[in-house]
Amino acid sequence: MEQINFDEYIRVIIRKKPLTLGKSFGNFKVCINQVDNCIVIKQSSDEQEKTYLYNFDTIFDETCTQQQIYRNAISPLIYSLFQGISATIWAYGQSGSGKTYTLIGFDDKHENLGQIFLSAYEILGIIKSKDYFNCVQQQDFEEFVVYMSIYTLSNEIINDMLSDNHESLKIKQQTQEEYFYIESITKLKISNEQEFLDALHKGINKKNLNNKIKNQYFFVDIFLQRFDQDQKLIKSSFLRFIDFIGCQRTKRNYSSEYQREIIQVYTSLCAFNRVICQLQNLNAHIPYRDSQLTKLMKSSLGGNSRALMICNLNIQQDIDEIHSLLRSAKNVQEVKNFVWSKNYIL
Ligand SMILES: Nc1ncnc2c1ncn2[C@@H]1O[C@H](COP(=O)(O)OP(=O)(O)OP(=O)(O)O)[C@@H](O)[C@H]1O
Repeated sequence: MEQINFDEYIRVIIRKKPLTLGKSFGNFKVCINQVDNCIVIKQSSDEQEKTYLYNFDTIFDETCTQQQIYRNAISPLIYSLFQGISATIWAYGQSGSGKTYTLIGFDDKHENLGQIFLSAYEILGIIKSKDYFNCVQQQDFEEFVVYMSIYTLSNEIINDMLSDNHESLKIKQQTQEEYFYIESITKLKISNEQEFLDALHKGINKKNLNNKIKNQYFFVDIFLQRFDQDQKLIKSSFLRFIDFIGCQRTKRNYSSEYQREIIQVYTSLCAFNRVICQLQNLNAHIPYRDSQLTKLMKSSLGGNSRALMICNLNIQQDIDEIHSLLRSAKNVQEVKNFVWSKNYIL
């Protein structure tokens, strides 16, 4: 069976949130130059005007639809998934910038469905129609099976959103070189759209029930396994979505319990930034073990899966936070992954 190898940089796309009435701006203007894929910030202070430019692969303005993002950025990853190549997609940005809107959507109307729904529907549709983009030899005796896991990460604790059990789960690694996995996580077999919808709604409801915890990373993993006529596993890949917590800095006086939570939250975000920094500098030691988030993202940060960061930008924010967000996004797009398809020996 063919083995696919290539390397590519983590793709970063920007999605600008529509303006909210009544929210004020500071002494700055943020414009998108779609011809040069550039964000231009003009900032004035003491009668001086400074201009800052940030270039990205693709910038979507506030008029873009969920389908446009899907076709441009996610669909190519679905193609690879059927070749046995995994991918991780994460939504990054300040609180309220549209991360959940992008991944999950707004309501059940087709035009508002988020990237997770659109991806799952396409995967299930391809399997049903056996139209595997010509990247799989079409043989009737081959079978694809889809599984799904949904979990949250908060205060370095992982909770299974598809199980009624409230115990936290452990991250394990088989050998030093291997990627990390979550022990005993529920992997639900999904055969059709309704089963997918039921599972996702169950996961979202359980997450929302736990409203005491404000800062949770929300993970949805879709596994694709390919079996031969003897029911032997021959290829396996996953598509992972992560709804990040808001990456803004804290300014207000929070309760001590909330402060503790914030420190944990920033532990994972700082670990994420350290990993990006070490990878950019091509350092030998990459501190994946510093947080649960970076352990789980090991394959997508300098590893063997494809990776896409959707950076949600709300320009009605503090200008320092906008610069900080765009700088982080630029750092991420300098990281290269070494992608290969995972075959199993027959
Ligand atoms: N592209 C968009 N078009 C229309 N409304 C949007 C868009 N993006 C976000 N919104 C709206 O902005 C609000 C905040 O969005 P959302 O909850 O997705 O932010 P978030 O980044 O996930 O926030 P948090 O980090 O606090 O979870 C919601 O009411 C959402 O419907």
